[in-house]
Amino acid sequence: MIISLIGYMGCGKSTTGKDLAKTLGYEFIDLDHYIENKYELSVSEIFDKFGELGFRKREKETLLEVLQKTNVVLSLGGGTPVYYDNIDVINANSISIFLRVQLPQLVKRLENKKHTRPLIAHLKDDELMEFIAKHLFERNHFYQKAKYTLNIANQNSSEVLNQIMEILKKEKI
Ligand SMILES: Nc1ncnc2c1ncn2[C@@H]1O[C@H](COP(=O)(O)OP(=O)(O)O)[C@@H](O)[C@H]1O
Ligand SMILES: O=C(O)C1=C[C@@H](OP(=O)(O)O)[C@@H](O)[C@H](O)C1
Ligand SMILES: [Mg+2]
Repeated sequence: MIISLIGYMGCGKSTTGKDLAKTLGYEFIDLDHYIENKYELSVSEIFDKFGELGFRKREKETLLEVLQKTNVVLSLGGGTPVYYDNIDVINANSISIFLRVQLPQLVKRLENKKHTRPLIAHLKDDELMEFIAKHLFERNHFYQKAKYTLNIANQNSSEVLNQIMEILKKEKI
């Protein structure tokens, strides 16, 4: 079984995924970290060297590779479900959960975490809100295809973890 976490940058996929894997005794895979190890380059370096399209191709190839595994919690990148037929492949091979965090919280969380994220690294803090609002509007359509959506207001990561465990009870996991 694979549990995949999807949602916008800053929604907590990497943080919550790690805790969830520990709780379930599953392997934890963060797709970005997996790509960085595989290609021996950071996500930012891949964007610089090969452009966004070069990153998306490597991301797709790596997604297909990790979806062959089992007993994994898979934290995806914010853009993974948005390209090619990735969302259909994700849904066919895992239980997908969309971590839905509201715009103001995303902006707050990303303000000091921009530098490792090439799509927003160049933005000034006062440009983040407008960029993310538009970007979310384009991407929500894909995120909403997840099997489950978890609405996160101010829950901390352990509260989010408990809510995911409630979802997984329905799946008998
Ligand atoms: N439930 C939460 N409440 C508050 N901050 C959180 C929560 N989950 C994650 N964060 C913080 O938000 C930032 C982005 O989290 P991260 O797990 O890297 O997101 P993603 O992988 O979805 O981009 C980090 O600084 C993390 O500590
Ligand atoms: O939203 C995106 O397109 C991206 C999100 C990042 O992952 P996080 O969502 O974990 O920040 C990373 O894959 C890359 O910078 C592109
Ligand atoms: Mg992440």
